[in-house]
Amino acid sequence: MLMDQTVAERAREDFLGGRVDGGALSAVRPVILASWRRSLMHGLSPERALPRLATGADPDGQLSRAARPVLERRRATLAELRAGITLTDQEGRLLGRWVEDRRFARRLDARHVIPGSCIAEVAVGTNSSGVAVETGAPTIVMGYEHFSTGALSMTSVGAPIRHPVTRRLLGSVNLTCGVDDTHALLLPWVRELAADIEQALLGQVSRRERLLLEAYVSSAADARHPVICLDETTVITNAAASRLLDASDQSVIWELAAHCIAGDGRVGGKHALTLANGQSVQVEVTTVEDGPRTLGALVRLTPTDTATRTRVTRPTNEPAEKDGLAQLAGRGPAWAAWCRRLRAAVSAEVGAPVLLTGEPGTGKATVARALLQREDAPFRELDAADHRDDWVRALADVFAAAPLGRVLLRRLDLLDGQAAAATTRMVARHPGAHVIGTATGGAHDLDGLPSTLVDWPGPVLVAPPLRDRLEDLPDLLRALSTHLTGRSPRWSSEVVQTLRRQPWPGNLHSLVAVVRATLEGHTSPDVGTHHLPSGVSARGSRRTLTGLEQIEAHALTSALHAAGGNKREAADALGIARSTLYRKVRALGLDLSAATF
Ligand SMILES: Nc1ncnc2c1ncn2[C@@H]1O[C@H](COP(=O)(O)OP(=O)(O)OP(=O)(O)O)[C@@H](O)[C@H]1O
Repeated sequence: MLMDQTVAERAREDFLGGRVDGGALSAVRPVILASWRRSLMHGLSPERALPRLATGADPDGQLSRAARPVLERRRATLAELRAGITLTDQEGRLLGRWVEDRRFARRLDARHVIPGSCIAEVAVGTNSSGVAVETGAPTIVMGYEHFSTGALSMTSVGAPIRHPVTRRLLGSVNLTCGVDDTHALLLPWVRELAADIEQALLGQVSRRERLLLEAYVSSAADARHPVICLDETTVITNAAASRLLDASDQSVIWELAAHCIAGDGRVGGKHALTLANGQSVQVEVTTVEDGPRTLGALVRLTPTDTATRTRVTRPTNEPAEKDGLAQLAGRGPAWAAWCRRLRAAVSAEVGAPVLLTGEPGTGKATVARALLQREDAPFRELDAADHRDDWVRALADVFAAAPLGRVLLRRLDLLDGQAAAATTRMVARHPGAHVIGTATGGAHDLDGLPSTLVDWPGPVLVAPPLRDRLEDLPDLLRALSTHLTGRSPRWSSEVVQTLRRQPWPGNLHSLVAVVRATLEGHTSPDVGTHHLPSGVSARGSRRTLTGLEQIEAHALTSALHAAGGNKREAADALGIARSTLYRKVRALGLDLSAATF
């Protein structure tokens, strides 16, 4: 397992010289080679890859409190080992460092391996902590297997630490020593250290988590049947359930369970549900109680192909539609209602031009294309953003075509009063044409309809904003990942929960930006909160807003959006002082720095 350092040095040189495989590289373990590739994709250079200062670490949190006594007990062994131990959170931020040998402490200082710095793979490239967090497996990284030139004389050995109840990744514990002190037994020693810390964490879990765990353990005796025990924040599944469910199923199941607990559904009764993978299951919900208090729910799933859908079924798009809406991502009730309204408007008044309005990025053009797309003949698309100076002529060209066919007129809100009036007249003069227009409405437009387009000669439909269809997030994440990268990694339920708490002022434009930033250089099959852009993960960890606060937050983000991010203009539009706007943004915990206006 320990790699010959001469071969490792040659392999590293070959890799950094641009070689992708073969030669000395064949001797490199796949886990190290994959991490080298990720390090390059993070844009790191071996000479400059150094731990950097990180913000937001919690050195007194649950993980540090559990680990401290475990590590204190190892002080004597550490003194003999001439080594240092580091504890990181799941984002690679150093929560603590234990080192007895002064000279070795100075070596770590020189490498900036100090509490408060970040030793994640994105910061320093291949090291034991980065690999343990990325792969979820204990790893030894020896000398030339490191990416950073400054770490070549070190060996690092790391093991991931998971929450003992939910098995969620919390961070890593690592031992660092000089290459000459490397020993094959270091890996089992560090693994045991991680197990001891997990055991100490178990002593800290809340009564609520413990009771959920007990309910789960006593019911999951037969591991063949999928069992899931959950409350709003904790999800415990057995292997059979985690194979069957994805993040979107977990939130649907929690909604169903909460529904039963609230008394709107039968507790103990059976409900039918169709999972994201198309599998039908029968769901049996029982409550987990603590005296008179209901803590959560225990859910047993029985796969069946003949389950009759009863009260709660996953909302689906209407089947076998001729238009392309069913191919678009979205399964929640708001999306289904939006599709129904679109179909009714497009088919009830054949030929009547439909105008889709709403906030930016609500998918207006995308649904319009799906409705206009036919295999036999392409539709014509004209975007006002591309014809700032010659819109009326371009429009006349489109309407002069014979046969006219179907037309998408995009971003009509960009037209001035005259051009908009010419457009509504042109559309009204061609009643047989199948025209769909889109216009992005500002916060002050009535029903999202820009004032220049009030004469539109047909139905006007307002697209739902993303915050009203958050149940579609897992579906959208899957669709956008595939579309943007050709791959579809598994987005963890924590990520989905974090994303649910974002303000999404640019709706799907903002979501596309987040997916793109998250998946850039991402190769792991899973996406966790530590992979999200830092602005998003920080904002997602804020407290949940009350109903009134949500309305306030929405008014603020909408006004900022309408003002293109200009805070003075947004404050004027809301009739409040700029200082009040800043105060409210702070009080509501809105981080608008990374928002797309
Ligand atoms: N249902 C969907 N599934 C997957 N991706 C979608 C879906 N709807 C929209 N998108 C993506 O979201 C982004 C924004 O969509 P679109 O351009 O259709 O919004 P829009 O409302 O027309 O925007 P604007 O207000 O700027 O004109 C695009 O990248 C699009 O591909």
